[in-house]
Amino acid sequence: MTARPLPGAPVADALLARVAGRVSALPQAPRLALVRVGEDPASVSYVRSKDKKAHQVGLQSEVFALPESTSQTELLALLDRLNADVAVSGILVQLPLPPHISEEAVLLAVDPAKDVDGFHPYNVAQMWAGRAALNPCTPAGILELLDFYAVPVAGQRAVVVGRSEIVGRPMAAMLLARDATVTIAHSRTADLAAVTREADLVVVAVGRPHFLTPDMVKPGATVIDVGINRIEVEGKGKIVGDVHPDVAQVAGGLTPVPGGVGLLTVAQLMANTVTAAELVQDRG
Ligand SMILES: Nc1nc(=O)c2c([nH]1)NC[C@@H]1CN(c3ccc(C(=O)N[C@@H](CCC(=O)O)C(=O)O)cc3)C=[N+]21
Repeated sequence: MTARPLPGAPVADALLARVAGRVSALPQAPRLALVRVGEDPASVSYVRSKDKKAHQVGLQSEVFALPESTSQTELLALLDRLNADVAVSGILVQLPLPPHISEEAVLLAVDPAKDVDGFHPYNVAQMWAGRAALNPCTPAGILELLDFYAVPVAGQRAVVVGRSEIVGRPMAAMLLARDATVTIAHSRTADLAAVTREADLVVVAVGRPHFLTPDMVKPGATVIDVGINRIEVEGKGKIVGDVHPDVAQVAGGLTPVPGGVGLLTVAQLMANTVTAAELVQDRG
């Protein structure tokens, strides 16, 4: 058997087309503030692609590129200004931040109504309660993908491998909200392969190249690869996922890397920005 490929591009295109329609129904284009500190090459490239995509769907966006030497106080002052600016609908602070800045303090400082990453503790609590308006982009994008390809979620056994704050934990909360039976597995899970083999749906977000191997997958299961690992193969840089390519021989469906979940992360950020603007609009 070979797994059905589940590419992100058609899902992202459909989502972005809906976003563009919602943008044109608003009296004013929502504005997205993209904040990054320092020059980490991956962050520079991710923020650039978010900025580009925002403009493509008719959003306004602005990149605030702050030097590595920026103090936490200065960053918090910028966030205060963006929180107070009624023209700004969404604020994203690109992670990771330099070590002298507390991520916790920064995420707390973003107005929850403008928190398009869904990382503020208020939004995290709402998400676990099953009623968040702004959900973290990667897991929300994965649900879009599952719906697009008509992969069933309700009543299914889902195993999320990885317990990060930005993917694993929110993914588990959102699958639970969609009535899956959810297990969170991680580096301390005993007999991980036996756990993942129970799953109809496996989401892997551990950041280790080719971590999930065919013996860990139930035949026919859907496998979602969240990994973005930059490795060297024969002297050339390459991006590979957390899923071993041979999993395609066992799985029923498999997302590619690149070209899978990453595209949906960016598309969902645009959707969250419009949602934030609509919420303000509805409140009057
Ligand atoms: N506050 C915050 N919010 C984030 O959403 C956030 C973050 N910080 N820090 C880093 C991670 C990573 N991330 C990705 C965005 C786009 C692709 C993406 O476009 N991937 C493409 C291209 C591959 C590539 O060049 O990486 C693909 O998978 O095909 C991947 C990963 C957002 N993140």
